Amino acid sequence: MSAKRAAGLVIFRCVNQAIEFLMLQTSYGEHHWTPPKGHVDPGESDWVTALRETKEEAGLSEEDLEVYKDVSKVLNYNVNNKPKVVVYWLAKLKNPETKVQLSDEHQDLKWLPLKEAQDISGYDDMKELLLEFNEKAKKLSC
Ligand SMILES: Nc1ncnc2c1ncn2[C@@H]1O[C@H](COP(=O)(O)OP(=O)(O)OP(=O)(O)OP(=O)(O)OC[C@H]2O[C@@H](n3cnc4c(N)ncnc43)[C@H](O)[C@@H]2O)[C@@H](O)[C@H]1O
Repeated sequence: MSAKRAAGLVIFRCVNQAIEFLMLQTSYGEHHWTPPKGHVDPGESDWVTALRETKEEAGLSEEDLEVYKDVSKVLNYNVNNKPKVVVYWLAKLKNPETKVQLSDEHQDLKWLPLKEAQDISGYDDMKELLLEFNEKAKKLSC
């Protein structure tokens, strides 16, 4: 069975030298929280999907972000008994005051420090990803 594929960006910003992650809440289903991401269209690369979905779901362009192409992680989980693969890259919002603009797919957004972002995500694999990305982000200039 071929896996459903999605890609996105785990975006952080630095506020008073503290790291905060962007989490979006879906306006459908269980109203779960994830970073911006979405399905890879036929013929599209994961990278292009991640940038496209970030623009569509958060209104942020590549120019607004420093995307760390060498910092990525893949999550594998099942949705309705079908495998799903999600690729995330780490990205920093260059200007922490840039406003996020939601699409109809999401009803709320939060910028959260590690522990709160982990709690709201609800899934162990995302908690682990956020921990790893937080360690990387700490080594980058804030
Ligand atoms: N229930 C619903 N009702 C109405 N329209 C819906 C719908 N689900 C999807 N849609 C439609 O699909 C579109 C989304 O398309 P896209 O925006 O292109 O794709 P996506 O982010 O990958 O979708 P989704 O939210 O389903 O994925 P996730 O893996 O987070 O989430 C999929 C499932 O996996 C769970 N999940 C999320 N992260 C997980 C993880 N790390 N581990 C295990 N499960 C996880 C989530 O809780 C969720 O149950 C929306 O526009 C909407 O119209």
